[in-house]
Amino acid sequence: MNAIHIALLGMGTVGTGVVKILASNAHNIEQKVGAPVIVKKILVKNPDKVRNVKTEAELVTNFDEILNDPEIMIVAEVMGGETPSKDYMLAALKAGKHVVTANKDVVAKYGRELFAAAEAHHTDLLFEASVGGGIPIIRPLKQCLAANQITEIMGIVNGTTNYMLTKMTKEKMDYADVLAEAQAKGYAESDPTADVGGFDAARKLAILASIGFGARVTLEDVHVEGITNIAIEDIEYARELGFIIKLLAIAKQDERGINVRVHPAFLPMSHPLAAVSDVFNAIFVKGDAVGETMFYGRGAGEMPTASAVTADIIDVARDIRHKVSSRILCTCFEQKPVYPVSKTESPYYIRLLVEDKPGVLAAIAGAFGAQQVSLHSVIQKRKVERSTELVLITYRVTDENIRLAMNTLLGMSVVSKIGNVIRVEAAEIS
Ligand SMILES: NC(=O)C1=CN([C@@H]2O[C@H](COP(=O)(O)OP(=O)(O)OC[C@H]3O[C@@H](n4cnc5c(N)ncnc54)[C@H](OP(=O)(O)O)[C@@H]3O)[C@@H](O)[C@H]2O)C=CC1
Ligand SMILES: N[C@@H](CC=O)C(=O)O
Ligand code: NA
Repeated sequence: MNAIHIALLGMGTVGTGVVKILASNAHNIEQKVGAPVIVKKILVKNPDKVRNVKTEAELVTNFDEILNDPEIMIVAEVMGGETPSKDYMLAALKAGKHVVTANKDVVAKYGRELFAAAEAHHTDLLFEASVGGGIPIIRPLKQCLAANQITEIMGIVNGTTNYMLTKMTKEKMDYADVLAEAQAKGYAESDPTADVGGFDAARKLAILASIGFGARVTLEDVHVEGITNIAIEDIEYARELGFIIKLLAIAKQDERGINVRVHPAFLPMSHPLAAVSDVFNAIFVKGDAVGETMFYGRGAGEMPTASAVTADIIDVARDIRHKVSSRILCTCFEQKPVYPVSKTESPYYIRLLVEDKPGVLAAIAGAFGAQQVSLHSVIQKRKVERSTELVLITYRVTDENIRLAMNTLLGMSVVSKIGNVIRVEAAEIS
């Protein structure tokens, strides 16, 4: 049995995990593939760095040493970032090498170009780790649920922010401390603003929606709000009202087209996603034939992510060994309109700081009413110096109307501050 030689681009958190799994499960993997899988070369930035894994592979700093090595048949990109990762993947596909990647930035932005190159050069491009870390979601959506029209995808797809919100909720940890902890655990992106700003989740949602809805959905199509404005007060009020705050990624398809959004949301404590804590992710997928399905597991971290990357390597290695390829490549067959978040509807949680004097509540209720925003409940909370904090929950209202109401409130002398405005999802408020 001839060995299948592969190369890794990167040996950071994920690459280290792949090296470990290929070594510790070598026998098992060899049986599944029908040949040993050998890491021949690894591209790194700094070959002198102390690594926490031993490898027989040659560490190289020049990608051409991998590209021009005819023995290397699979390139696993676990470097991250758009440049030069995308160029390396494209070059590898064009050179007839199969590519496995964990890189949602590149898949979300350049997926079409990479798939075209893979198709033209009869190579595979697999990216299971790019969404949901170790959770199988790309393959199930593309293959196992291929018979369905997907109508809705909703989930928690960023491990860093879910870890942060969990620690802030359960242990009242400070935002900066808990972000540092997520970084130390290897969950965060090299630029963690992608995590806390919601962009990492938005890229993942663009990938999921493109596959699920059979139309190209880009990062620009996704409405993105991160968790940077979530205050401990919001988390506390959520708890008092029977909710928990989660960063949700939501993609819906209806007669208007597609709507894709990432934002923090109040979720009822009884909702299944409310129990998804720490670095865990979970994704609901609704199909016309299958109904509701849910995928759950660790969304980030060395070994879970490496599990997905290594499984892709095993799949490609099996295909090489058996001289077959059965992959579904690009599934963006159609063009579908994307409708803006302003047209979406939900109840809202609003936290305001207002002057503490008679008539203020009536004035605020009037401002909401002028924009067709009806209030479900008004909770007058603590005193903050000479002001009062008001917590409001609205009935269902369009995003457009809530923005108009907020603009009116900002112009009112009795309103000193809008503390936060957060959507309420999946709650019976009618
Ligand atoms: N960490 C996680 O939990 C998850 C990560 N991902 C994705 O996996 C990918 C890798 O992430 P992660 O392992 O955390 O990243 P790390 O920052 O830990 O590792 C990056 C690796 O790539 C190497 N590298 C970076 N740039 C270059 C370059 N220009 N030339 C050569 N080598 C380079 C680094 O080399 P050196 O070691 O010498 O510095 C390092 O080994 C990213 O796309 C990320 O989004 C996906 C799911 C989960
Ligand atoms: N930074 C990402 C890593 C996995 O994709 C996350 O926290 O989910
Ligand atoms: Na995955």
